[in-house]
Order: sequence, then C-alpha cells, then structure tokens
Amino acid sequence: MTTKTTRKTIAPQDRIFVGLDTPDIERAAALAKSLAGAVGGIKIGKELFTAQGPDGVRLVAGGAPLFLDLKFHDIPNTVAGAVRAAVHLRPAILNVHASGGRAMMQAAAQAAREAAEDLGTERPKVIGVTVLTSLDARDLEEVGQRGPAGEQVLRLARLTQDSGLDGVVCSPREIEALRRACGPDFLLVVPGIRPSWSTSDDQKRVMTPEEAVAAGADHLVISRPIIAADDPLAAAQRIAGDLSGALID
Ligand SMILES: O=C(O)c1cc(=O)[nH]c(=O)n1[C@@H]1O[C@H](COP(=O)(O)O)[C@@H](O)[C@H]1O
Repeated sequence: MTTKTTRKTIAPQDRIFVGLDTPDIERAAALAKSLAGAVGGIKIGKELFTAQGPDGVRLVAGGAPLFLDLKFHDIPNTVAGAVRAAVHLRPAILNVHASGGRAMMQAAAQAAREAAEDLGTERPKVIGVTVLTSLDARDLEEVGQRGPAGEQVLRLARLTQDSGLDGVVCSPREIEALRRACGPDFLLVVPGIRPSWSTSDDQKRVMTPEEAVAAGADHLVISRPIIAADDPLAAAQRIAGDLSGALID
C-alpha cells in the first residue's frame, strides 16, 4: 500500500541531504554554498573526508545541517572512539553499519550521548546502514547474507532499533515495511534516489524522490543527480518541485 503523506510538515527541499562526493574541497565548498536553501543539508562521506579530513568537513559544512556518512564498522571500543571524535564535527546525523552488531551499535549510541553532553552540544542522531542500496539479492548471497534484500533490511532495522539507535539508512524499496515495523518516529534516511530524468549508475534498489517521500522517507540522500548535473542548483530545485507534488494531496 502506498500512502500519500503529509505526516511531517517539512518543506520539500528540507528533506534533501545533498551528497558532496568529491575529493575537491573547492568544488565541495562551492556546491555547498550554491545549494544552500535549495536543500535541507549536506552529506559528507568517505571521499571528501579521506581527502580533506575534519578541517575540510568544518570548512565545507559551515553551519549547514550535516550528515556525516563515515559508516563506522569495527569492534565496539573502536567505533565508540570514532563516534566521540565525530561528534566534535557537530553532525546532525552520523551512521554506523548495522551489521557491526548489537554491542557495536549500543557503544555508538552511548558514545554519541556522552560526547554531546561533554561538549554541551545537541546529540547527533545515530543511524544504522542496513543493506547498501547498490546490492541486490544475488550480491547478498555472494557475501553469505540471507536475502532477499528486503528481509535482511528488516532484520537489521529491528536490531538497530533494539540497540537504541535513532533510525536507519535503507533503500526506498523498504520504506513502507520499515514504517510498519519500526513506527512513525524511527528515522528513515534514504539514498538510492533517482529522478525519472536521471540514470541509475551503480544503484540497484532505486525509486524516484516523489515515490520515496510518498512511501514515508524522512530524508533523501542524493548526490550525482544533483552534483553531476550541468546546473546543480536547477537540478536540486527541480527535485524539490517534483517533491511538492508528492507531499500535497
Ligand atoms: O549511507 C549512505 O549515505 C549510503 C548508503 C547506501 O546504502 N547507499 C548509498 O548510496 N549511500 C550514500 O548515498 C549517496 C548516494 O549517491 P548517488 O547515488 O550519487 O545519489 C552516496 O554518497 C553513498 O555513499
């Protein structure tokens, strides 16, 4: 069942975190500046972080809402330390791999809480990456995970919620099942978003922005359809325009 949603009154563009997937700090900073107001926040991931480090993140993010996408996946003690360090960058959201397990996710949640308290800042939302949107059932089988992808996502989302995290990263295909299973307040952050006018690239479990929001996504993570467009601002505005149609009955 697909339901049109006015569940949360968020302006369409505010749902979008634009992924600044580039190692080039000047390009990233220019994109962040030109897209301010046209998107709700920016997502900085492994490419920019590895090339430019924490100072690069601070410079590019400025005061914009930041999703720090470093997908931590390690033993609990190491992930807790990484989360504590990440909180210094004041992210609104940060993520770990749910497949790191219960103890790792509990350690991440506790570290975020304690570090935010120590710094006197707002605690970032900590979310678990379920099954990467670039994987399908055959890919899962190859790495020995039980599919289909939707079932594995549900299993990991339940574990994530049980471990005290705020939500998950999932593909748009799983949104409706996760809303039913995890409730309205569980944060669903959704990459694998492809407007009808763009190409899928390496993403396998995709939907359009309108479909994802209508299904119940909180935030959409979109990179190439915006940043690789000839005019990134126009692309972001076009997506926000398409979303308005999905949000208004
Ligand atoms: O955690 C993520 O953000 C993430 C999880 C996932 O399963 N799939 C996924 O694509 N992402 C990120 O979302 C962004 C999607 O980029 P585009 O495919 O170019 O829109 C990339 O920065 C990915 O690193």
